[in-house]
Amino acid sequence: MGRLVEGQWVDQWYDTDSNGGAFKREDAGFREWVAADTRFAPDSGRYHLYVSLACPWAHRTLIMRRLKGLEEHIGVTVVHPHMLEQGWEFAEPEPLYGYRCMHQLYTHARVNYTGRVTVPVLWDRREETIVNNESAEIIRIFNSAFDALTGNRDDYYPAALQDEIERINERVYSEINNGVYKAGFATDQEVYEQACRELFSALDWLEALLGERRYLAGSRLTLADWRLFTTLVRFDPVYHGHFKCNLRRIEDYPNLLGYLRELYQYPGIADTVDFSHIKQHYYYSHPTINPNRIVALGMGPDLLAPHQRDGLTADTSQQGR
Ligand SMILES: N[C@@H](CCC(=O)N[C@@H](CS)C(=O)NCC(=O)O)C(=O)O
Repeated sequence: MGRLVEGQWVDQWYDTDSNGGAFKREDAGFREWVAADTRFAPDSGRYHLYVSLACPWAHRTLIMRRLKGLEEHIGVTVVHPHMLEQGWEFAEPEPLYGYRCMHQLYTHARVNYTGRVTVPVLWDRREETIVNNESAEIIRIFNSAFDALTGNRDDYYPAALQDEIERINERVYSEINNGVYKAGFATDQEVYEQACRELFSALDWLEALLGERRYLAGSRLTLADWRLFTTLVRFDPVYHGHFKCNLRRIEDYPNLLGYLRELYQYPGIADTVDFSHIKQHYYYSHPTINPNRIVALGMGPDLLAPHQRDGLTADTSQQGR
């Protein structure tokens, strides 16, 4: 685990000491957009996605690639589940340049890059650079930028719901998606306890909301749901034990559990979930919190059981089902 400093790889763990024991996530460094008549125009075969199957942020982009019919237009390379001294590595040399490590792609894009080397990465083969490495933006790009090419106009970020989606995302990001990391990487008891309590009060809030709404923003599935899903699906098998998020399990929340099952059973989604990568990555890659690298056995709830969400209204008119 490390980061690039002026283009040089430096092996170091997260610096929590200068933040009073708290984990602070760095902002992503590449933030361009794919759009017609711009430097990054939509095209088939031009863009390539680098992901980890373990990573909840990268997982969002794989889900949107699947839902938007982008698989034949945007290739994917998956990193090795273990993230060690060299950061993310490839089990086989990656297909575009034969690199062995993700950090080589970052310095290919920007020779003097300073920052963390994270996945997902949306790579442009033509300009040989990273277009964007912020999953929240990559999923919005996938939601609409390639529609003319694919003819798939399913919309997971409809204009009329954007304010509501962003309102929900803000709390879900800070207290749940990133909240599990804040609890798991804390190096101070009080900081951990606060993150953990905040996380569970946010889950309590969603449990109540999902008693009234089929999905987070109402009767339609939106990006807000897929952003939450990738954390929920990892929760009981990994975050509950490894990140000490153990006040309750998702299995203890009837609405969240039914909702998690419904999303997992949505066409194409189960194929994007790889529990073996997920468990190998977390339990193996964080020696400061699991020095013996024992991978815990629990697999979480049965996600194929009936979800029992049919009593709540679902509007599928904007999505090709
Ligand atoms: N803001 C980024 C965060 C991505 C991120 O932190 N990914 C993790 C994997 S789960 C990573 O690559 N970490 C490597 C590191 O922090 O050095 C996004 O959502 O795309």
